[in-house]
Amino acid sequence: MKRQAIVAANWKMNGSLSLIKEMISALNSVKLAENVDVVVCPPAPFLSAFAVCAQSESLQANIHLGAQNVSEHKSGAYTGEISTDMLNEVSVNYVIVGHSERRSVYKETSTQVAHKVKATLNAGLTPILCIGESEDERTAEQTETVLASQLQPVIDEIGIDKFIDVVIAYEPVWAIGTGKTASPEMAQATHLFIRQFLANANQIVADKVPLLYGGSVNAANCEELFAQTDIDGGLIGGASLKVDEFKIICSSAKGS
Ligand SMILES: O=C(CO)COP(=O)(O)O
Repeated sequence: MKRQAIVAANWKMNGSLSLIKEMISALNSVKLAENVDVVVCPPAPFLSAFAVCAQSESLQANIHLGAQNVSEHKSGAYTGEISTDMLNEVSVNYVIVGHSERRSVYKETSTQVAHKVKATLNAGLTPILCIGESEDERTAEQTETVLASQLQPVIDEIGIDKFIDVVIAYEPVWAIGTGKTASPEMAQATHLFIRQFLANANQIVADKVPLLYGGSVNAANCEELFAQTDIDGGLIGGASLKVDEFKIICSSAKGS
């Protein structure tokens, strides 16, 4: 089954205009395998600058721009929020939705995340839906229950058929920014669970959805992780701020 491979950079609240420029010129020389897309998700104030610079540098076509969050509302009195229309205006193609930091720090619920996924799809943007369990939940053998409880509200909201346009990022919370990566075997087993969970509702969709792994991915561990059958790329935090390291990670991805 051919699936799109994706390497996405989540800069979180880091980076600068100068890093945008540096990253674009570095990525323009990276050799990507066939069927691999790269997505850079800088903080919102830099989206427009990325789009302008990408155009003036003729950035290769399979490198895209992503946002880290979006409002579930169309427009109106929502101070501080950013709409899907605004993202479309600045050439954004992807939106990270439901990152664990949004869920834990900003108390986004799975229902709200489902609304955001719907708004994103309705605007013709691709959501990168993040799911993942905490360390306590893994220890209590609750991983599968937690992942199912994060996926089901989205399936209920948009319908399983629309998942064909969704990217899922599995990010175990205990592996984020800790240097503690899930072993390739553990990550593969969890990705397989996610794919089977989707397959229970629609096999064709399950075969097609790119499943990214996130959590302390770096230049040293990416190859082994990306070699797993059900891992179709990664969502990279800290290592995506280091231009040379991110280039290595991008060139390690293989389209399946
Ligand atoms: O949260 C992440 C990406 O969204 C992962 O962050 P790190 O790669 O820094 O662990």
